[in-house]
Amino acid sequence: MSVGIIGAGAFGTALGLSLARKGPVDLWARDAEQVAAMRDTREHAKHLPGVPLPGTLRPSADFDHTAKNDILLLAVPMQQLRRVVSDHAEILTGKTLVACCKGVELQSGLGAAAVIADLLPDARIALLTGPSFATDVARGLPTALTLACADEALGQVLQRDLTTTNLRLYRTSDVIGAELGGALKNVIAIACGAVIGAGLGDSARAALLTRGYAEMQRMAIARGARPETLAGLSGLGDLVLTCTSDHSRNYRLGLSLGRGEAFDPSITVEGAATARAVAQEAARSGLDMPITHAVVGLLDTDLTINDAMADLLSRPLKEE
Ligand SMILES: NC(=O)C1=CN([C@@H]2O[C@H](COP(=O)(O)OP(=O)(O)OC[C@H]3O[C@@H](n4cnc5c(N)ncnc54)[C@H](O)[C@@H]3O)[C@@H](O)[C@H]2O)C=CC1
Ligand SMILES: O=C(CO)COP(=O)(O)O
Repeated sequence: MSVGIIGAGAFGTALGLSLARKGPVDLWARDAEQVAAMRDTREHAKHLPGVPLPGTLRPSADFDHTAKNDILLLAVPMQQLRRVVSDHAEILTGKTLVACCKGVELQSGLGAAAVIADLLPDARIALLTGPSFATDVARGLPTALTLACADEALGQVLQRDLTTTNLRLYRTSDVIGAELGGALKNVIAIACGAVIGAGLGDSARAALLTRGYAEMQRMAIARGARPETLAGLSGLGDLVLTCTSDHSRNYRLGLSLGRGEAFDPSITVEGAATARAVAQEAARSGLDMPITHAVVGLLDTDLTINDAMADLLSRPLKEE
């Protein structure tokens, strides 16, 4: 089946590069100048400099042309997903749509697949998530991802069609678990970056990563996810990658917070809005999410990193 990608940022372009090894892929960007530059230079200078774009990857500023493909991958930032889908709802109705964003929508508390379902009840929806830096995918390095789809038959088709020589896709029908694993790990990565940035040490990071994982499970299971999904690529796998690598923008935002440095606000950092969305839901439902609350406190500058750690360390002692 033919593939089109909506969103020519780092990840959409990287996925396009990988999939274009199997056949033609259309890549839509809203910015016609960016499309012209990609066509002329055969490079995505801003996000993937030095990686040549093959002729089979076809940048386009024509949404409707790109949307004619059988499978559409949506690779825009989470907080922009509703706008992109609703702006093009007519042409997207009934299509096979694979959300590639990681986050929880601030206004609704929904994950990526749920936002699409909310807008397009007739769409055939899946989610592609898991540990995968765009730079690695773009350079053809080995990567394993999770393809989540409630419709098992469609999931099998997508798993086959979106697997490439360097992208190996595993399948699950637990869309909520996959969605929340990918969203919540970004919040924990901000926390881990902050402790490293503040010089609090690798042991503190290991503690946050592990207790953060417990927090992710708590929220995901409360929303109906299966625990084993959180233990897979979309949860633990991506958590480990994002909490331990300077390549992660969420982790780098955390490093800046920990060091008291400014961070470029134009960089896509999904964990910031997700932390706020999740903290709001936790407050409503009474779920215990102390690390998420600490991250919101750091982002809002209500807390210093030392205050946040002191709060976490002084919580009542409990069983693990
Ligand atoms: N970069 C990475 O390594 C990975 C990113 N992701 C996820 O992919 C999603 C996209 O991230 P990136 O590509 O990295 O971000 P990015 O910042 O590199 O690119 C985002 C793209 O979306 C476009 N965009 C923003 N708002 C738009 C709108 N309203 N309409 C049309 N286009 C719009 C921007 O122009 C930009 O080209 C995020 O949810 C991220 O978590 C997932 C795995 C890896
Ligand atoms: O999701 C990612 C890797 O799997 C990318 O992480 P960042 O968005 O933090 O860069």
